[in-house]
Amino acid sequence: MKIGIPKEIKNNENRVGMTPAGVYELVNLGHTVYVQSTAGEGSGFFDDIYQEVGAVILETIQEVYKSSDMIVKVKEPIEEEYALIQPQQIVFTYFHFASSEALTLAMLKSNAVCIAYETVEDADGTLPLLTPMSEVAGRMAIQQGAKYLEKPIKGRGILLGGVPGVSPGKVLILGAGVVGVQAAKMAAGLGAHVTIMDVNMKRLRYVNDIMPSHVVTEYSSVYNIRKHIQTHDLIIGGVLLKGGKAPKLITRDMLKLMRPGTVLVDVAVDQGGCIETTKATTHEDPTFIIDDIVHYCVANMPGAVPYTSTLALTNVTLPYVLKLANKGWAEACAEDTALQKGLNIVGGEIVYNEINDAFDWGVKQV
Ligand SMILES: NC(=O)C1=CN([C@@H]2O[C@H](COP(=O)(O)OP(=O)(O)OC[C@H]3O[C@@H](n4cnc5c(N)ncnc54)[C@H](O)[C@@H]3O)[C@@H](O)[C@H]2O)C=CC1
Ligand SMILES: CC(=O)C(=O)O
Ligand SMILES: [Mg+2]
Repeated sequence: MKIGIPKEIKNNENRVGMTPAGVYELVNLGHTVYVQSTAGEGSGFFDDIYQEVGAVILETIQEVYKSSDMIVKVKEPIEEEYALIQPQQIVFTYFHFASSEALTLAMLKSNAVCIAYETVEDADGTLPLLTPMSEVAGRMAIQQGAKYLEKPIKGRGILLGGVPGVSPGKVLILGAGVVGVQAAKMAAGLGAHVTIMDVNMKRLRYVNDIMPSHVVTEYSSVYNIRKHIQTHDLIIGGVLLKGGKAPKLITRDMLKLMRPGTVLVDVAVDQGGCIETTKATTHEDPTFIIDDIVHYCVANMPGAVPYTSTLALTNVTLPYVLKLANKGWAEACAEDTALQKGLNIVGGEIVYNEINDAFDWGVKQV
């Protein structure tokens, strides 16, 4: 198979869809790998390293899309890329369709086979291709949140860990999944007081067992959320309804319950966000303020730490890339139920229900 690795063009997206280690394996199996010139540079993988393991370097993104049966990348295609996608081409990447009607319509029109990293799902319900990036984003959420709590950048002026004689800051985490647990771990490590909420009692029991006593669990009800947002300094949104639009747990009117300078980090922004006032931001301009509340809503947080993120991502994607390359998408998905769940749009049809639900199109269920 001919496999193409384009350079990411989203704002400050420095990850790349395949490392030289992946190219090495594919080329040894007889596949051809096209890598766009400088695609790996942001992650420390230069063209000559790819060439040494047998990649063909192409100068332009147009050549990569045109030459390949399968595109392996990181972020969802952005508008400039829509027209580059070829009919029947496999596109293996994060899509987050539920947050973008424009992307969904463009991919329906493309007639491509869109396999979304974020909905590949193991038998136990976990999401193996989302997990590593959620680990990165969960940890980063505290790093970023701690920074934006500083007064000169309009935060409350709180040091999360406190100091001897002064109480630590308080962190509220919505969702006790991968993002939530990683964020709780980092916040607890800094000495902050942490409240973590979920509707899944099994998760809350697990968190209660593994976390120190300054991390407390609470059931995620509207009443409890309204109560806690009044006293917490940093609020992290990490909820997910697989493949669907995130539920709005903090509505616009609730901002006035918070103290000025409270920081919201809505990690779930890529699925539309769990805060009503969320709108996607970029690493270049990551925050905005509404009603004195600082919002950080960067949809590609791991893109800022590509040396870590590219390796963490490609460690888990490569086995699936190899399957797709060796067998083609239809046979690979028929044999592997986890990968089958990644199928979102195939040949102009949505094949993942939650995408239909997200847009309220009222069309057929799959
Ligand atoms: N902005 C970024 O750069 C990144 C964003 N993400 C996003 O972060 C979000 C979370 O991802 P994961 O932690 O991997 O998902 P996960 O599936 O591990 O955890 C989500 C948790 O939300 C809980 N939940 C659902 N409804 C809830 C409610 N009403 N109240 C409280 N909890 C509720 C679920 O029970 C689950 O435990 C996803 O949207 C993911 O795409 C992940 C990585 C990077
Ligand atoms: C999961 C996701 O949105 C990211 O890694 O950018
Ligand atoms: Mg996105």
